[in-house]
Amino acid sequence: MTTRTPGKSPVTVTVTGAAGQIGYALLFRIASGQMLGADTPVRLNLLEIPQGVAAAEGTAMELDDCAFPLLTGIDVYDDARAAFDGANVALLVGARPRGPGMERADLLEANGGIFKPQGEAINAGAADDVRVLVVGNPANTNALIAASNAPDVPKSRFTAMTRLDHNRALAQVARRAGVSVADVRRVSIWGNHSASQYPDVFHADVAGRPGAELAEDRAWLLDEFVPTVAKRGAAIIDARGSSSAASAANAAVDHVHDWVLGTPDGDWTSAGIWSDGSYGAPEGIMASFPVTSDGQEWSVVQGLEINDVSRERIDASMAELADEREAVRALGLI
Ligand SMILES: NC(=O)c1ccc[n+]([C@@H]2O[C@H](COP(=O)([O-])OP(=O)(O)OC[C@H]3O[C@@H](n4cnc5c(N)ncnc54)[C@H](O)[C@@H]3O)[C@@H](O)[C@H]2O)c1
Ligand SMILES: O=C(O)C[C@H](O)C(=O)O
Repeated sequence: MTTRTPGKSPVTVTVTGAAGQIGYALLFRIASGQMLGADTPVRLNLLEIPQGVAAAEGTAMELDDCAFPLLTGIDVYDDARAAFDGANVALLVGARPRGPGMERADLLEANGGIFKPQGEAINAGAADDVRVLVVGNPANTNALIAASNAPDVPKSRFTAMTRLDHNRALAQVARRAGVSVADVRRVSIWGNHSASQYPDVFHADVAGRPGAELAEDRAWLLDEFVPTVAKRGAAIIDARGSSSAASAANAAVDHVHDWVLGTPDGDWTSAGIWSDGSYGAPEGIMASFPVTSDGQEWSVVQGLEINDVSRERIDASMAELADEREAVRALGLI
């Protein structure tokens, strides 16, 4: 599928946590052109902690062995400043997982130790057009930490991944309605990439029928659809023994693809972005909204009518994000 346009300059993509599960599922898709398009050459900068460098170098060898026509070079780093230097796209995947007995505040603090210096490194050396996607959990607040520590980079350049939740919602709606996923549009994920998130079907188009019709079955909506999507990450961990990897990598590819190449006409997607207060969300949290991209910036889809069922759940998830913001503020991370 790769056809290279002679003369187009390569896009530098920095991937952290390159030796992890998601990294392994992600890098080959980036290098093959699925993320940025079949005519865009890519240079990869892989960032790992020192213990992960050897494995990342092994992945780099495999990338070489694929002979991807679009891949112009790969470098492996254990230094964030070097890895983000000149980055046009930064995928922040590496994060500290929750360990036994760790409280949420401990997790936020441990990840602050990663995302604060990475935000500073992006501020110091990334390209002027850098676009950042934070995948590593807790993704929204990690993105808030990184953005807050990159004062010279517009906040609109930092995002958190809720595309996996969005894709999960599409799949659940399609299954319920007995239609193809391709026939489902305009689902929305609101709030946090956590169990409090609110997947919203009320504005969806389901093979030409309003999603609100499906939502009339409140038992399905509230006892099946919402918890299945919101708790899918935990269900995958229970089943696989480790967290989602290929589907998470796929969602990262989708997120950046749509950001750079634009969302399809008549549809929208979901992304964690810097809140401007739309729909009553607190300003200055990194919250998921229904969004479109014109190829440059994300814009919140405006004018959706929010009913009481949705309002209560959107507000609760936004409030959780505001609490996380206060926790990282108290830790001096933002
Ligand atoms: N937002 C989402 O939808 C979503 C979905 C799935 C997983 N996740 C999260 O993505 C993260 C990665 O998942 P995974 O399965 O690949 O984990 P993993 O443990 O397999 O890999 C993480 C990698 O990050 C590396 N790393 C740790 N600290 C680093 C640092 N400071 N700099 C560079 N690399 C560093 C580790 O060495 C490891 O190789 C986790 O936080 C996971 O919870 C998010
Ligand atoms: O890693 C996790 O905790 C779950 C992950 O964020 C997911 O949604 O699959």
